[in-house]
Amino acid sequence: MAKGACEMSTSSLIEIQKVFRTYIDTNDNKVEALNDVSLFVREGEFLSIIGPSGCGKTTLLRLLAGLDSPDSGSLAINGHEIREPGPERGYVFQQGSLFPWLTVEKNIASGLKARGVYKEQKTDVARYIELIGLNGFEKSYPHQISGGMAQRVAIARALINRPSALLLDEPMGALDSFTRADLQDKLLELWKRDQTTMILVTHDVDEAIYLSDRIVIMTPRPGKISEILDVQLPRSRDRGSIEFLTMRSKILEKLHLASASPQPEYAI
Ligand SMILES: Nc1ncnc2c1ncn2[C@@H]1O[C@H](COP(=O)(O)OP(=O)(O)OP(=O)(O)O)[C@@H](O)[C@H]1O
Repeated sequence: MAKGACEMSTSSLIEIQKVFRTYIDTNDNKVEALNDVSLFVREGEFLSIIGPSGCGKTTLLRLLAGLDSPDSGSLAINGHEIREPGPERGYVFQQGSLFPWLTVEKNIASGLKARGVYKEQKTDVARYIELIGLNGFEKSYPHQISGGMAQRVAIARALINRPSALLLDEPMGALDSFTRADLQDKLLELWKRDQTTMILVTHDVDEAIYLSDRIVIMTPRPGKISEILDVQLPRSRDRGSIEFLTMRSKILEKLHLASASPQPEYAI
């Protein structure tokens, strides 16, 4: 087991214990997407998961979202086993998760409607539009806004339900570097404001260092946690500082060792 993977703590929000998940691929071969994965996520922490393609990052996030079940082992949030999606966990995908037929404000309101609390909480919609800086775009449709704006809407739609944890599967993966940096700052602002526990899957080493309290490094075949790093740099972080660059090289070296792929997979 990876060092620090399973430090029991009274402040753990999420407890993942000895999780295994195997798929059968199209050639009838077994794919061990997750093999004996254990991880405790602290309440209010910002945790990133990074690792080569196929190491099980999305599989783990889908299990946490309750969209899939483990073959064995357990996942719990607030002491309750995760069996299905629930309002205490928000989920944001890489792109295209907005309803194209709904305006920005109706997309955000759909989070409340899904929980049946729209009537009581509809004033929150304007507040979240303000928080994500999209005033003036309330009546726009997803095809009329940029990719970065669309991801802000997806994040607001998840956060309006006040989840304990927000699960983010490469939400900035399709954005250009300026929009990405902008959204990273917005995400940090929302995290500091609400103290929502964030679990981010990313391929971007700088993004992981810039945002996270801890970085989980996974390795493939079988999908395992190989290491968990504490990011002890003070916030707000300077991407050009020696400490930042040293941490970046350390992670890139670990990822290089972890990756069997001859192609570079990581952005910096
Ligand atoms: N539904 C499925 N059926 C068969 N194999 C699957 C299925 N879902 C995932 N896998 C396999 O399980 C392994 C882990 O997949 P997963 O998508 O979790 O990895 P990942 O680390 O998120 O990869 P990437 O960074 O490329 O998104 C991969 O080998 C993948 O091909």
